[in-house]
Amino acid sequence: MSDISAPRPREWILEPETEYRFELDPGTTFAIKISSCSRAAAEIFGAELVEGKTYLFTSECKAALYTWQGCVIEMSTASTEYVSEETPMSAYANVHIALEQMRVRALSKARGSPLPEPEKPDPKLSEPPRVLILGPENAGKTSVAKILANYAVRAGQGWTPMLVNVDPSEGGWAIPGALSATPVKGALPTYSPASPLGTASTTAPLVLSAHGHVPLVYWYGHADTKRNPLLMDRLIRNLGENVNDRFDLDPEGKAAGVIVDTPASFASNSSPPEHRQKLIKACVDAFRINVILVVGHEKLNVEMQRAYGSHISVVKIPKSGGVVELDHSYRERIQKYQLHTYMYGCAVQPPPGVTGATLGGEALADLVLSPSSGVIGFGDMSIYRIGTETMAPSSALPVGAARVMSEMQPVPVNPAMPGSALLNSVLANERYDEEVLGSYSYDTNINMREKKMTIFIAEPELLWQARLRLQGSFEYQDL
Ligand SMILES: Nc1ncnc2c1ncn2[C@@H]1O[C@H](COP(=O)(O)OP(=O)(O)OP(=O)(O)O)[C@@H](O)[C@H]1O
Repeated sequence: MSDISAPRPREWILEPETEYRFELDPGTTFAIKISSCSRAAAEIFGAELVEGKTYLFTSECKAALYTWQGCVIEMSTASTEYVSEETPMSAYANVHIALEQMRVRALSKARGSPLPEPEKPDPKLSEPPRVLILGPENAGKTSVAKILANYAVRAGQGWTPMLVNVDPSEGGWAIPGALSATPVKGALPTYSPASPLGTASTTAPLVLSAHGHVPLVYWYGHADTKRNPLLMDRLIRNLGENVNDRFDLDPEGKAAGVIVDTPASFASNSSPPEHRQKLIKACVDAFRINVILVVGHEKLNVEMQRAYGSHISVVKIPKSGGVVELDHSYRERIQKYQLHTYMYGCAVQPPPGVTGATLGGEALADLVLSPSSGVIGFGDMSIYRIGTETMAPSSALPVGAARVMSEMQPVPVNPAMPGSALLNSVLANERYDEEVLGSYSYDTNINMREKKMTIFIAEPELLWQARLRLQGSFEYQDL
């Protein structure tokens, strides 16, 4: 922040153990620089900020900069901002320390080294931490997941905890509708809700991106877990199998453990109890969960204690007063930003006078992408939907009635039929031999006369190569 013709940045002094919370309006960009700090730098959801570097935030980002030791920050103008002295960071740090002890013991055990013996040895304590984070809407679950993953990475032990996102409304490293997992090797930055877990190979080209993750992604296709709980269940279990297979080959990664971020519907009374209990059970089984963290919800904590307390540590942790209540229209805008970012990357104009700033640690020019497009004949690909559009869940059928079509059945979608709802539809593309993993496109034009449609896709090689495409319920039109 050094241009003399630009407005002077403001400077605030943050006392130790306080946090500066900020929210951005649509279309605004915000910059922060740590101008001086004591021993430990400031952090955003556990990711350290380096003194003297300028960080940008965009796309209606809402976040908090926390400091353990105190610091001075320079910043441009945010739409909403305040400093809070009341934060749950000490409680979160204590959780991190307990998980760290489990990691150290698990690694010693895997290497056959002697374990540091506690007074009462508990075999559960030498298991790697496999953590499920549950809580209602706007509890701060994703922020807690990021803090715990970032603290593990920062511990200096070379941990690469597996972070799993089974919240299909959020998008993780891909787009909304996806479930994903990746070993976290570097800090997960917060700069835009369009990339809530930082950059991935899909949001920036790996050759350019310094911190890109390479996630494993499955396509569920809807924002709401109630839409097809059976498919959710299957995908969670598939993701778990893949994670466990990887752990079999990587004992050090296994010792670092798993952190699973879940959607609010797992905790919400608006979901039928049997659905959410089944999906929680799917996570517990798939990721062999041994710690459940319940963020600020007494009733859910008691429910989890009763269901799992005998063999899993269930811990209630406080909700941060800084978590912002995100309404439906904000969530819809974020889903649009995510789809746009997936296709076009993130083009950001820094505030006046701000130079040399980075977005989540990446140079601004490296984050701009350009999708390919092509016209494809209806006969050159097959499009499916899983289950039907209007299907009630099996539990809602009359007693004794059997469903004619399974919620898991692929239903062919004929682009030539009116009502296929393919125009502007987001499609997942086959990647490896009928496996649909983390590649997405959308169609912008359907020519019924010539039986062709125009598809925009991030990975050009899959434009014609992918013979199979899956439709969900997301639509996208250029912003
Ligand atoms: N301490 C804080 N100060 C300011 N903003 C925060 C703080 N903690 C979280 N937020 C913001 O509040 C919003 C909601 O937080 P988060 O996504 O972690 O909650 P969640 O429980 O995962 O949400 P969901 O309802 O989607 O499951 C996010 O924009 C996040 O960046």
